[in-house]
Amino acid sequence: MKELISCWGKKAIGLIICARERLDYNTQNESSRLRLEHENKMRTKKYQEMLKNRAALPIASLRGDMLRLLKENNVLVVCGDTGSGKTTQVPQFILDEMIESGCGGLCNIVCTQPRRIAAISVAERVSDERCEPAPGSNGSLVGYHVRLDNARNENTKLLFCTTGILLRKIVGDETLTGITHIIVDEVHERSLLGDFLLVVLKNLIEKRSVESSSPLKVVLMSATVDSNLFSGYFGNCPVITAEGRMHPVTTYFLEDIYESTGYHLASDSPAAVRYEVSSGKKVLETCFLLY
Ligand SMILES: Nc1ncnc2c1ncn2[C@@H]1O[C@H](COP(=O)(O)OP(=O)(O)OP(=O)(O)O)[C@@H](O)[C@H]1O
Repeated sequence: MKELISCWGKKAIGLIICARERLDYNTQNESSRLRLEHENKMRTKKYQEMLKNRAALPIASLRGDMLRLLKENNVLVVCGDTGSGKTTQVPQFILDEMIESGCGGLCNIVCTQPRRIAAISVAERVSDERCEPAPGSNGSLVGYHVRLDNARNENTKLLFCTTGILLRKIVGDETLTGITHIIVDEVHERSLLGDFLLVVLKNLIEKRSVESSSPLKVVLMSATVDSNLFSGYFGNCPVITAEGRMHPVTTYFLEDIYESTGYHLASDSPAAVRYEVSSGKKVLETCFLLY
């Protein structure tokens, strides 16, 4: 009986090793396929045009430093004004770097957004920028998951979801097995769920770095100067800041705008008031109702 058990034990171990080798083999195959597809896509005109626009965003100049700091640290704070490109670019920097270095098969990035609508629209924008079909469809590496709506498949490598959805995932799998990166966007908004997620992530980072062969990498993205507060909470992790993009601003009175656009109120508009004058003629006076 002892021999039988030991024989089954050996078989089971053999099966586990086989399954792991198969997994490695599949991951390697997937990584090679993703790299090839990425290289082909980079040659297309549409992708190059998109890349040109993306390269003009302030965050683009930080790509190299950001990826290096993320390699050296488990947590990184990325700070930048609205429109600097944090939300759309940072997840793609990580995804592209993993694909280009032949690790695309392992890549599993989750980017949280405080609102459902933002999660969906950013996923759509990122798919567009990558010249991929709609999130969650065949051939797209991007997906989203919000309450009551879900667009992702087994090939999704970059998932945009709400904070609540990620917390739910953690309830089902405390170590978030297989997830390589978590990007928490708009951390400065400070909500109950958002702050709770940071507490959970802090513990999870420690747990993963001790128990697992693959540490969890976390990027916190903030639009304000609060970044040092978050860095302090995560053991003074590095902070990287993107310059804002300043546009010239000129102040006009509303009347000047109407004049410069050549806009005239229709005579039957409720904003047009008619006066009877002594001559009996009707004169139209236009009132711009400013609220
Ligand atoms: N849906 C879209 N359609 C067209 N252009 C877009 C769209 N979403 C983003 N962009 C472009 O990408 C740029 C960067 O947007 P992104 O959301 O990444 O910036 P951000 O720094 O994260 O700003 P915020 O803090 O407001 O989210 C925008 O300035 C805009 O030019």
